[in-house]
Amino acid sequence: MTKSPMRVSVSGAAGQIGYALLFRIANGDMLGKDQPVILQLLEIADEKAQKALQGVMMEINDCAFPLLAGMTAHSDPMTAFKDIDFALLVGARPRGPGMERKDLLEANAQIFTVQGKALDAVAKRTVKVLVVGNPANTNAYIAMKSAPGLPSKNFTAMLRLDHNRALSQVAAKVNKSVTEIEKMCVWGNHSPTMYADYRFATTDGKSVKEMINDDVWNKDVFLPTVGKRGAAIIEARGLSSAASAANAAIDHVRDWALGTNGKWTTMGIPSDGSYGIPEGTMFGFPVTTANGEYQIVQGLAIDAFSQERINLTLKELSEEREGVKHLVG
Ligand SMILES: NC(=O)c1ccc[n+]([C@@H]2O[C@H](COP(=O)([O-])OP(=O)(O)OC[C@H]3O[C@@H](n4cnc5c(N)ncnc54)[C@H](O)[C@@H]3O)[C@@H](O)[C@H]2O)c1
Ligand SMILES: O=C(O)C[C@H](O)C(=O)O
Repeated sequence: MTKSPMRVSVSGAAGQIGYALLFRIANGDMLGKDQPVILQLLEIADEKAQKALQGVMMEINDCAFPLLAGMTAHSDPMTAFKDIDFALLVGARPRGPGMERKDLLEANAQIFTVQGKALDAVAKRTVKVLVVGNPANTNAYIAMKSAPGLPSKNFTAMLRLDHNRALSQVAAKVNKSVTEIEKMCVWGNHSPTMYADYRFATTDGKSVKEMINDDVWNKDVFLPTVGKRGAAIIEARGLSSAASAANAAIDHVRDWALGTNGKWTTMGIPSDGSYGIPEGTMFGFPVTTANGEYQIVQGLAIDAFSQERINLTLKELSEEREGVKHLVG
């Protein structure tokens, strides 16, 4: 029997990540090859952005995707988020010339307050929200706080790109394919302070840490490479990562919706207090997923070096949270 369509809203739909993301969602890469989707696309109420969105929609139509059961363009989150099952919040204010991090936080806080309220008002109570737009963790936190009528667990931030970057670096180091590496994770903020952690990773049942056996490589090569990968891509491409970010968003939502079969992945989620991370902090954790729910992997030993790195990324997130306190109460 044909499944009923799921409603997926994407903000920033005419941007570069949007362009790499929408076609894959419509192709069934995110929710499955038997799951029809309705796309509810949100862009700013600007003539140029709306015209660009119309162009993207023309191209999506031209693909004649069998799973695409409908598509609408919006400039108001109250209509874009109506009855949705999934929200991929990609659109955000980029850092402009002379803008301090604080200004960026404030500008985005306003966007995510409005969008959180709109989700609260019109989305399905089971809506699953992924925030991609930077600063992703704090934007997700603001949206969550602005939607008190929705369960906090419905709000997540994207750490999956960092997870995938870590996986690819480690796989190359031990000369394995990425599919042969299990139990990778990334703790904390989607920023250079994140802590990519392969201490528990295995390949063919063997410890990846023991195979690498090089703390200097971990500290001086691996962590800076993963942490500063976004900046390296901007430097090389002249534009921030887009296709890899879209791919990570697909991976994140697919695994959340369809399950990981016991395998670990990384999601930015509101802390339940695990590992001493204050409750509600939107933090990257190792998780497994099943039946549309995620579970934090518990009981992992945190050594002194790891604790130091976790403290550092937590401190940054706490400062960001403090910086937007006046907006979310
Ligand atoms: N979390 C991650 O791993 C990750 C990775 C890469 C990029 N990003 C972030 O994703 C965001 C989007 O990146 P991009 O390359 O697509 O940028 P982009 O500038 O190409 O596109 C962003 C789009 O969002 C739209 N937009 C802005 N404010 C909006 C609003 N309030 N409602 C709806 N749409 C809005 C803009 O009009 C634009 O079309 C950026 O914040 C970027 O830093 C995050
Ligand atoms: O680093 C950035 O500004 C872009 C993005 O968050 C990335 O990680 O590629």
